Amino acid sequence: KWHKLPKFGVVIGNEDALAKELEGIDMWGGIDLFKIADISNNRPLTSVMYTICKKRDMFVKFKLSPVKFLTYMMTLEDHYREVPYHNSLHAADVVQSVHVLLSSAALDSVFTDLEILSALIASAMHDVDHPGLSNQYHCSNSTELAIMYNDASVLENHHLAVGFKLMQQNHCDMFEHFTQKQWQSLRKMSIDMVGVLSGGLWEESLPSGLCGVLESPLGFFQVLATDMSKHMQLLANLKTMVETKKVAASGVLMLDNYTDRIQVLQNMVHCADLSNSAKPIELYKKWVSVIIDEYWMQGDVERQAGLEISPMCDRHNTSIERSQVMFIDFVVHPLLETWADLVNPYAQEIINELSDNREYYASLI
Ligand SMILES: COc1ccc(C2=NN(C3CCN(C(=O)CN4C(=O)CCC4=O)CC3)C(=O)[C@@H]3CC=CC[C@H]23)cc1OC
Ligand SMILES: [Mg+2]
Ligand SMILES: [Zn+2]
Repeated sequence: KWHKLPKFGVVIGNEDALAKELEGIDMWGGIDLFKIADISNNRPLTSVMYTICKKRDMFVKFKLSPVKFLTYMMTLEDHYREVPYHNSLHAADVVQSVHVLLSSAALDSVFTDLEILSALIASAMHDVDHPGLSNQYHCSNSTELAIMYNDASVLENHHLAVGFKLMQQNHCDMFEHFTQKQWQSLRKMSIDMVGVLSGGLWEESLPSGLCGVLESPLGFFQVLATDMSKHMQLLANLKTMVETKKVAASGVLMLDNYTDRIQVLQNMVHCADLSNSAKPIELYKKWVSVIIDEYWMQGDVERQAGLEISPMCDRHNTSIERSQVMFIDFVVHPLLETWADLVNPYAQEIINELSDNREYYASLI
């Protein structure tokens, strides 16, 4: 079957160009997903996921049919919407970032192949069918999705439901050879990883009245500190793990129960989801411009409907630079710094990149 498949899983005109762009796939910020989207006929998620799973020998290890894998990945990619930020480019970015974080020396042979595959699959599906409107928007307006999921991690529940539903489509049952135990384990770990992701971490719990307060440093801090329950809970768990971490003589982490193992995986995917500001500045600036596009579109919808405009969503009243500096100071840096402590010293480069990027935006304020 292999000889019939294109090298990167997607049929394109210029495989050499894609090969060149994918050379840095094992390095943090090593690939430019915006370029890969162009070269891969707008299949960044399929080509990145296929390349990583092939490198990690997942097809042999789990007897996955490459054809069914690719059929599923292209179907999943087709179900990402053409919104500015939460499209398949972002999903590919999170998949590749998780792939690099998993390769940290401190995690060498810590996770099983099934845990690694689950983290990659969870990352691939973690924002599928994202409407470009936040949890807070859905809850404030009791949208169809908010009613469906009773205001609880509305988007994340939807991403998981769509991601797993698509596996039941024709020729998408790539886990056909899984034992019941393997299937249940992959499903539980994926649900646990996506379920706590950022969108469900703070927004649904941000009382809309405090939105404006978010823009002021103290107000922002108070609201984030008090109301960012899940995000803060995840971060608190990570800090506890750092304080109590057991490291083998070889320097690798020792995680001997599901709770600890899934907490590291949850934080890993969460770090990847928040990692834009820790990537090379040219990539970071592109992510900033598309997230702002998405937020301003949401703000336009809210203004049109006479609703409270969400933080950073008012195109007539927001400081992009200030928002980035505050987001880094209050959310991203605390998380990545704690992650760096956990896998110390193997994430120092990420912290350095984040600090440089923070100074870049701070200098523009
Ligand atoms: C590249 O740049 C960004 C990329 C993603 C996000 C996300 N943001 N969010 C929440 C929005 C509301 N939140 C705020 O704190 C609003 N805020 C600031 O961030 C600074 C001042 C202020 O009022 C919490 C994060 C998400 O929920 C997105 C979905 C998941 C992960 C991060 C995403 C934010 C970015 O730049 C600010
Ligand atoms: Mg999300
Ligand atoms: Zn995401």
